[in-house]
Amino acid sequence: MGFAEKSDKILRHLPSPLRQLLAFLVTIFAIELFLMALLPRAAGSGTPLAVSLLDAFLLVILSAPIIWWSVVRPLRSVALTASLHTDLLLDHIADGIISFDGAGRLLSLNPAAEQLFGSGSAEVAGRSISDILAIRSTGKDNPLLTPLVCCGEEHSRLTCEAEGIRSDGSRFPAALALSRVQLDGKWNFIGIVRDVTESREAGERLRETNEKLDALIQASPQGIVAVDCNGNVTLWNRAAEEIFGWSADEVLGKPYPAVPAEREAEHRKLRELVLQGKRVTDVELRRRRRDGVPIDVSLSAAPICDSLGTPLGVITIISDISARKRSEQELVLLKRAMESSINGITITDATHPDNPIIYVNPAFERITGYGVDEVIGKNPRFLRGDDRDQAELKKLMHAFREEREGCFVLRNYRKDGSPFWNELFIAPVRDRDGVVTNYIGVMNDITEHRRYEEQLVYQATHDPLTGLPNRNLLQDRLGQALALEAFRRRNPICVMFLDLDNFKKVNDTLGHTVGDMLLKAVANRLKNCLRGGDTVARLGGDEYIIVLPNVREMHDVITVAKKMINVFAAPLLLMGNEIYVTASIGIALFPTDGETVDALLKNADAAMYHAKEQGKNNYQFYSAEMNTRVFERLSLETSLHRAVKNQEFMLHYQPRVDLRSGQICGVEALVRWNHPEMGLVSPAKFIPLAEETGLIVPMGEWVLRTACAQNKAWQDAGLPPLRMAVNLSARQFRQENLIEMVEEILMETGLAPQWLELELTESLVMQEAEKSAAILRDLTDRGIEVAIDDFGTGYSSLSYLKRFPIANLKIDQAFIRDMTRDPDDATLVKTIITMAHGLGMKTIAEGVELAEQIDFLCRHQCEEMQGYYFSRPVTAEELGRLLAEGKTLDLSPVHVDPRDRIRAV
Ligand SMILES: Nc1nc2c(ncn2[C@@H]2O[C@@H]3COP(=O)(O)O[C@H]4[C@@H](O)[C@H](n5cnc6c(=O)[nH]c(N)nc65)O[C@@H]4COP(=O)(O)O[C@H]3[C@H]2O)c(=O)[nH]1
Repeated sequence: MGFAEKSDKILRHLPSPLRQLLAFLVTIFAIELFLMALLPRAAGSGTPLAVSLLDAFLLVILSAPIIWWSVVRPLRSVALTASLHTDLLLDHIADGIISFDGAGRLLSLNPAAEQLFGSGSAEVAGRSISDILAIRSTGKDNPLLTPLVCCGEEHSRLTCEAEGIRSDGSRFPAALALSRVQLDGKWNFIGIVRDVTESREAGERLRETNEKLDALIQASPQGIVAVDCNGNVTLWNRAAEEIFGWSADEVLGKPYPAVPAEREAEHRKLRELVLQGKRVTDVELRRRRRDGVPIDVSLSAAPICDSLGTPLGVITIISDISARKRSEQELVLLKRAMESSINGITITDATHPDNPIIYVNPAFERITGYGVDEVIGKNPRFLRGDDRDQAELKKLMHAFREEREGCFVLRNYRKDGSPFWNELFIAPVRDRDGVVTNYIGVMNDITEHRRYEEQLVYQATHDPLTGLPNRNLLQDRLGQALALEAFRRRNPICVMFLDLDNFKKVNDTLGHTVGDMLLKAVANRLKNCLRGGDTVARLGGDEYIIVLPNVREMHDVITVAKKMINVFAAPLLLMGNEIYVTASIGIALFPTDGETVDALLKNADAAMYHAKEQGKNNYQFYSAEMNTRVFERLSLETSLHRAVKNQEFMLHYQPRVDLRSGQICGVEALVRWNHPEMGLVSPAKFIPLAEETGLIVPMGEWVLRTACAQNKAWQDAGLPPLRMAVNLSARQFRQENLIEMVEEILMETGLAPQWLELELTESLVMQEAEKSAAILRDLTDRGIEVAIDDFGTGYSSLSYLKRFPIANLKIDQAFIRDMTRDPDDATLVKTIITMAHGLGMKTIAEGVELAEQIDFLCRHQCEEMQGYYFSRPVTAEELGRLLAEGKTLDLSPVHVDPRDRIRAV
């Protein structure tokens, strides 16, 4: 045991207070000795130096254990404890710790290092550091190891990347921290080695993640911008470059450039809010581009914080919504436009089968009277009510079917039921695929417009004074009449030019007011005497034009002209004045007097002047021939009136012969007019005039009475009884009291009804067929026979013919005349005979003049004939003679097949 250990042992057993007292005393003693040894020499005292040295020696001997115990030992204890702790630490530390000397020889490895390298500390002690570590240079001349190994002063601590080499030769990436320490005057090295395989992989993953993130950020269609707490840009992706126009290089590290000056404060405030943790989502802000153009952006922002939550900056995602904003603004504008439009607008949903309304504007409500709520969901067809029969509706439907736009004028109805004219424009709206999704309808209430238009048209086409059509409308109507009637059917059209004879005098003497009143009164009178299709127009002044389209007979024209003249017969009472006016009328007829509007007006005007020349107050035709005819007709009419009064008529009788026996079986009464100057006038000339004037009624009654009386007279004279055929004209047939009149005459004359036959033309009975059938039934019910005259010239409905109680068909002489030459006529006659027989009727051939005609008729079993071949119409006396003589038709030359003759008999 050394001195130190022994001293330690002794002192360890002393009580602690004593040890402390002893240490105190030794210390005091040492101080004293020191002072004694040094002070005398310094002060020059007499204490010998030897004594002092002895004292000092004793002191050292005595104080040594004390100093050991109280100073060195505690210090040594601290060092040992530290060493112990270091060992423990090294044993348990997770990092590998290696030590090697200045020559690179390994000294020790802690357990973690042993595990890392797969070698025990003892195994590797003394081996080269390079056996377990390949240190990568961090500089150009391996600046790591060289200075450390050479113990230079440049580096005392270094960190570097290294590669660990395990005992099995495998390697792992390592991080190495080297420290240089001096032990026992020698430089040693302590290295902390960490296997960085995991952290390196984590780093790699992090790097990959960062790369992806960066790619994502750059590829984002939205601008991604980050700023630090001071507002300097730290991230600026490509979309941000496109949105704002600045490149990343221009803005990184600089303040965010896109904030307009007037919005800086707002921007700062927003950034602060975000830094305080507030999240900002889809805030719409105004920013500016690099070229100064303002843009609208939608922005979402969030703070960027470190792991401790300390804010480092703000990241924002930015979308350029300028286009959307513009669209929104456009939509607002469009909506505003639709709402302020004076036209009603509807939008319907074409994807729905019923195409219901999804929008109407206020104008729609105003025009129709329906509120939005009443129409949404309904198809707009409710506006047309039950009024479906509109040509434009069909066109609208067509447009819908073809999915195209179109404009239509429809009759629609408001909520209160009042109609309005709707000028409707529809347009389909298509989606990207071209499918119609909606229809837009723009309605325009053109009721007023139409009224105004009509008013305008009326004013442009009518005489403001009289309200009659003016020259424009006249020309239009006459032009239409010419085009439609004249060129299509070639029916005559009459144009009358009427001029007042004494209007100027009235105007000059009674003034313009009375003159105007006169013109109006004349207009009214003229209108009242015309039919619906006729036109009366005023050309100006006292000139009026009358147009009669579709004139059937000349008599109509004369009737109207006469009516016009008569219109002025009664005086006009105007402002207390009784005014007499007369008119002169000129008449032009299409096509004889002209084929154009101008020609007809011009010629009617000329005719009117002619009427003036003829002494006014009369009418004149443009053509001289027409005037002559009219004159003749007029005089004939006058004579006819007189003839009826003076009994100037007489009857001739034409016998009818039975073709089977050749005997006279009947007669037809044919009227003759024995005119005092003209002699015998043909019925073909005066019957139509008598019909037009109505004189046919008294004349026809005379004929019937005379014929019946004559027949009865023959019978009474003992002549063989005959059937008397009497012609009935249309007017007679339609006369109300026809049946009574016939009955009365039969009674009066005493003739049995079966000896009377009434002849009616085919066209006459076919008009108003039902009524005709009833009259015919009334007649036949009374035993009177009915024959159809001139059969084949008119249009017969066979079904009616079958139902009419007709006894005889008289085949028109036009067919008889040509039947032996014209095969068509022959066929017709044969057919008529066959048909009549089929219907249970007899046939009578009219106008038979030739033996061969008799031959033909007999061969085809026609029952009776009438014609010059046997006898012309003759007087009553002559016919009486024929009957008395028993004149018969010689049928001997007739070449009838004996079989037919047998059949006929
Ligand atoms: N060429 C030719 N003609 C022949 C022949 N046989 C007879 N006629 C004529 O043919 C006409 C036959 O009379 P209608 O068809 O009834 O046609 C009659 C009839 O429609 C009408 N008519 C005659 N008398 C009267 C009457 O008293 N009352 C009415 N309402 N009409 C009458 O006047 C028409 C003409 O009478 P009419 O001049 O007497 O002419 C008669 C007669 O003279 C012939 O072989 N050859």
